[in-house]
Amino acid sequence: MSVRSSLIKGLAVSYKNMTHCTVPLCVVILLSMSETASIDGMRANDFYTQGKANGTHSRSPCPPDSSCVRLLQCPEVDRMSIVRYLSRPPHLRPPAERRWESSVWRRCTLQNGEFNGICCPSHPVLENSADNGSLLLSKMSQHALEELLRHAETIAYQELEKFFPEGNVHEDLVVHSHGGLPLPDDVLPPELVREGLQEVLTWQALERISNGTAVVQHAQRPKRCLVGPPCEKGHSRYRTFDGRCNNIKPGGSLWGSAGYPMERLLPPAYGDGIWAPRIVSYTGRYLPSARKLSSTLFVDLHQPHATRNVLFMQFGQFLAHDFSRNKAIDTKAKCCTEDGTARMKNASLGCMPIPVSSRDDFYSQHGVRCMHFMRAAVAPMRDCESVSHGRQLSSVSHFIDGSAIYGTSTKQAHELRAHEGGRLKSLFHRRFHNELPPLDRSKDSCDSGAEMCFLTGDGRSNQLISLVAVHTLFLREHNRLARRLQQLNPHWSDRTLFQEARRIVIAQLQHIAFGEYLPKVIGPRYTSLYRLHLPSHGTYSEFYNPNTNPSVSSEFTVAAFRFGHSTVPSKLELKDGPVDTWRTFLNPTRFRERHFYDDLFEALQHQPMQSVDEMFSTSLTRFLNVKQGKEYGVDLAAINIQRGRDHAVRPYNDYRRLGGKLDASSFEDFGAETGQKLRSLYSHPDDVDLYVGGVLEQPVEGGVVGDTFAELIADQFSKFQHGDRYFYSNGPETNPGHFTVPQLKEIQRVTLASLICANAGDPHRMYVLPDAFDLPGDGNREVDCTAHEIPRLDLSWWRD
Ligand code: HEM
Ligand SMILES: [Ca+2]
Repeated sequence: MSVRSSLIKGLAVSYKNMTHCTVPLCVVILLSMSETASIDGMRANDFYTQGKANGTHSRSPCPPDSSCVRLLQCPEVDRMSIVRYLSRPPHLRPPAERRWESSVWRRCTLQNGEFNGICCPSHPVLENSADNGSLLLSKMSQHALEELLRHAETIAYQELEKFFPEGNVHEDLVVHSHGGLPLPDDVLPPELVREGLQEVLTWQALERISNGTAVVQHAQRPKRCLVGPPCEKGHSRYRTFDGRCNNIKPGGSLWGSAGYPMERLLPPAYGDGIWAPRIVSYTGRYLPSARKLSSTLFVDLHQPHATRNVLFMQFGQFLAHDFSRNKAIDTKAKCCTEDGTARMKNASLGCMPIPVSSRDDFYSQHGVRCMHFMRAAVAPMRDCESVSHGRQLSSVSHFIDGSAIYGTSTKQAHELRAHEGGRLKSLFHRRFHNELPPLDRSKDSCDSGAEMCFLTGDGRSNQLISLVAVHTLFLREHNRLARRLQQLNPHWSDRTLFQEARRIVIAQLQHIAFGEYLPKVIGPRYTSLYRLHLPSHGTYSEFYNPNTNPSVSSEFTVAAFRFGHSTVPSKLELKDGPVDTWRTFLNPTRFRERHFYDDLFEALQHQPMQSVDEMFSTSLTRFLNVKQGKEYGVDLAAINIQRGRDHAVRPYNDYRRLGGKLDASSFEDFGAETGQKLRSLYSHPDDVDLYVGGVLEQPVEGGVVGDTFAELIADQFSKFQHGDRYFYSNGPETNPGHFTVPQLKEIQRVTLASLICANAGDPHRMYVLPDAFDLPGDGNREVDCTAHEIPRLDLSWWRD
């Protein structure tokens, strides 16, 4: 039985049995059930289940200074303590921590009693933890601490030189320079990466030389932090390109901006608490190699999805690139020898190559024992939280703001603009009416054999041929809008035309992402639980909450939203026949064929995507980025697992607990066959990596991912919505770039199908599915682009 079905079943049984019992009796039942560890093999140690069961479940509203949310969305309580508490069987839970079961962290009901939440206080609740180091604090004088810190900085500086042997490591990059570091002009200058590294290396050195005592003490000192710039143009009608000053509250101006650190839903599980990757099991053994997990658990079997098409997969990747990009510490260094037989001697300290077994079912025939993997860069401290561990950063703006189209810095946008009529540069073939992104002449964006390679706002756009199609669609839409706006308002400058077209494109993108795409990922339950419905036609929303940090979390970017990798088909069914997906990687040359773009869009809508499960195409697990002259590439599923360990995201079960769900207490909870495989790999169910556990779950009803990923994705999209002052449907109260009501109504009519039609090479021979993410069916019949189901944006509302 799969995790989800057994979990859901377990939950139902426990609830049914207990709703009529009195409080003490219910506790007894819970304890006895946990001792026998049964309800379909699951322990009844669910935080929320207990609440329901023992009758303390509050149906009354929360106290005035708190609101009812999922535990996941309450940053004000120590979520990890609750998760840790729930990880113990009830009879081993310390009485002192029973507070989680009652008192101020009152449980409350969301959504007609179906979902349980926590009364989240509006201010942080300070914990008096016994192990906070206060005893040690008095032992070290300020002077001694400063001395140790200087020593640690010297050690870190020497180690840093090994990272960048040729680079200059300037004195002014040391940790104490934070207060006055000038803000970089361009996105992620190398100094930023170095500074982040310098910081974690200093913490690690401090930990070593003081046995941890100084780290604790130092972490408790108020930080001199790099606070974002004051936002003079905070009321600008247009977003910045890097996402700064979306939030104009002091201290919030960098939230969600390119280079800003990712958030954490739970504290990391670094080996040393600072930056050493998570590689050791609860039992003290090493965790299984990421490749071993991938090759044992993930097979390439054709498992087409019943309703979603490949365009759904493709839009997901496009969106992922809008909000997240892990930045490698070093893009040039090699972690394995050229022939892949061994780890490089004196490899960069950022290397964390994936070991490959000599008995590997694929790589062994090529003698490969080492797979390249470079750790992700960590951010320097950029806010005032007392954090003493590595926080990875996103090098693109975290908002859904078209950064993959326009770039993520003013400089990048400048290079992409035509500086004429508000348009973006493009490659225009008048006779074919075939507008494509401009060519990228740099060497490393495509395969060396590719005759065409495109430049867009995101460096990853040539990864897959169908990704180029979506980039082309949005480029065409931008230029189409700019041309039309120019006809309506001939007096508008190039800048106004550009920014107005950009504003509409971003609104359309958000409308499609939240209205059409997201509900199909997470299903209706999570859509309503996280109130992710869009406002009704013609009404403004007031989603904005200046206290919501929209930044992506590590858990979301390294695990949950990578669900899409399981949906990639092995072959793309193109009009002239199927082609191995991997053969289209980094080579979009076929776009120069006259009807290729139109045909590709039709094909993407008709081919089913693959289901989210343990089936992964070998295009990704064997042939990702095959180098010239080689017959193998790298394994993306293994890389995802390794990336999770690089970020030290906690294991799967902790996120089940965080979501108030029953955890997997035995491997068999994953199903008999998978459970057996897992048992042969991991030494404890609490070791299972988040990515692995997540893809093994059964999809939620009406969605494509399981419960755990659905909740993580819902939470993140809710932050994208509530933390974005410029969210397209927000009205004049909060949004300096709001639309008028008639304009908003126009945008709310847009569908992906309408964009495809508006930008087809030949709209007279283009057919679309009104629901562009679903396969053709009774409710979704193919229509031609002139059909009434396909709305057209009336831009006359934009006439001055
Ligand atoms: C053939 C299609 C695809 C290929 C070749 C591909 C390849 C990759 C690669 C190489 C990475 C970087 C891995 C690392 O070093 O950690 C990555 C990251 C990622 N991918 Fe994909 N991907 C594909 C489709 C998708 C889809 C369909 C989705 C989602 C629906 C998706 C979501 C993500 C996310 C969220 C990341 C993390 C981005 C970051 O923060 O760096 N990908 N992908
Ligand atoms: Ca973005």
